[in-house]
Amino acid sequence: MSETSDLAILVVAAGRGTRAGGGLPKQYRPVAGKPLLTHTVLALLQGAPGARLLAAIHPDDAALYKAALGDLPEESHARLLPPALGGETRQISVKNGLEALARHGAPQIVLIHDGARPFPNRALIDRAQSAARAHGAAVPGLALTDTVKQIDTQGRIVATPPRESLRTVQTPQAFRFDLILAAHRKAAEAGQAGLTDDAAIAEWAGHPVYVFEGEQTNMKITNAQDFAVAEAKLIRALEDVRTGQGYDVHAFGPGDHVWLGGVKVPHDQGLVGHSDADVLSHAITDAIYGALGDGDIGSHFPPSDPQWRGAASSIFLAAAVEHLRKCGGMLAHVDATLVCERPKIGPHREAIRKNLAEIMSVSLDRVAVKATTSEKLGFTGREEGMAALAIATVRLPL
Ligand SMILES: Nc1ccn([C@@H]2O[C@H](COP(=O)(O)OP(=O)(O)OP(=O)(O)O)[C@@H](O)[C@H]2O)c(=O)n1
Ligand SMILES: C[C@](O)(CO)[C@H](O)COP(=O)(O)O
Repeated sequence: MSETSDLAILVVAAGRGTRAGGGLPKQYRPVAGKPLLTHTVLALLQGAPGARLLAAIHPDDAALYKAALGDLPEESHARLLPPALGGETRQISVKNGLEALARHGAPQIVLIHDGARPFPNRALIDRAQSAARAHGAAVPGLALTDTVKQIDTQGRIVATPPRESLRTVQTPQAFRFDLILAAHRKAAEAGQAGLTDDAAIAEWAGHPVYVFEGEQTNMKITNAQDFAVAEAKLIRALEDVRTGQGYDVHAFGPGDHVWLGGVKVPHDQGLVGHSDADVLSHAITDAIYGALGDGDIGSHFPPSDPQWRGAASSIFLAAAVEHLRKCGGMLAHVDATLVCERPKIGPHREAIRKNLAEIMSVSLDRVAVKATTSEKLGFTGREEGMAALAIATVRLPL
């Protein structure tokens, strides 16, 4: 397929994800280290070079949307139109998105895609475009492989419809832009609500809609268990597993607390350093840069630079993780050990783990924090300072 500048993609992402649960709307929940919506948008931009993309989002989600798409490569930003506000139903969100696209200069063809479907591939997108150009309205569909039953409200089977002519349909649903915009406007004016896909709107408006071949892999994340399947699929694509190690030491000096993993731990001394001397965060930051083969904390944040004087080390750690993500990678695990006689780490361990997980935007089970004394031997044994060791395991695209 050639460059597709007469093509626009509308991503509907204004739902609340009630069936998926989990607090955050499902399109913003992290999957393999990135929000679900980021995966969807990247796949669409890669699959349709040159196409513009507009998302319909919920009014409450502006900050989540910005965070999800703020760090895309420069080239992608030029193709992203400002988001439109969605509505109460998917149907309204699509209509609002189409109206916004019309204001930005109507394309010939529009592909309407669920933000909750992160795996549209290039072949599917090509088939969608071709079918829309040939027929005006077309959707991807799959033949059923299970026998289908119709049931009553008690769950009793009332019919076994022949499955040969049935299809389950997916997105991207592909249309001539003027056709689908007019159909949506007509449905809205007629008060025709409750249609769950855009094929149904076009059908209702009297247009023939065709089905082209969908993809088994093009799943929609609907329920909580779908996240595990999507995560496994995305992680399989990240096959280059690397480990990095980090080690750091800071001397004790006057003070009444130490910072460990971004948590303020009361102590009868402080740690001395150019920044906040958070020895644990420094070791983990070094481990991540080590796994990337990309220098260390000192080369990214030179101690000679006055802006890092007294800085919170969570800044360095978050930046290392962000750097990893920009390389297309994800943090699989961090295992760290603190070496000190005092302060006792046990009472603070869970708070430290939780805070590190938050700084690194990973789940708690991906962070281990351990502690040991050095049996009163050496500089840690004499309580002259603290040491921290860390190992980071990262996954990168091949
Ligand atoms: N008012 C709505 C409802 C849904 N969608 C979008 O339409 C797609 C498919 O909808 P669905 O999977 O049903 O998402 P939700 O409505 O968020 O899920 P639920 O029904 O479980 O709340 C999703 O990308 C969703 O964000 C939308 O833009 N506006
Ligand atoms: C548009 C769709 O994904 C096609 O299968 C589907 O109809 C969306 O349905 P939902 O109930 O809004 O998830």
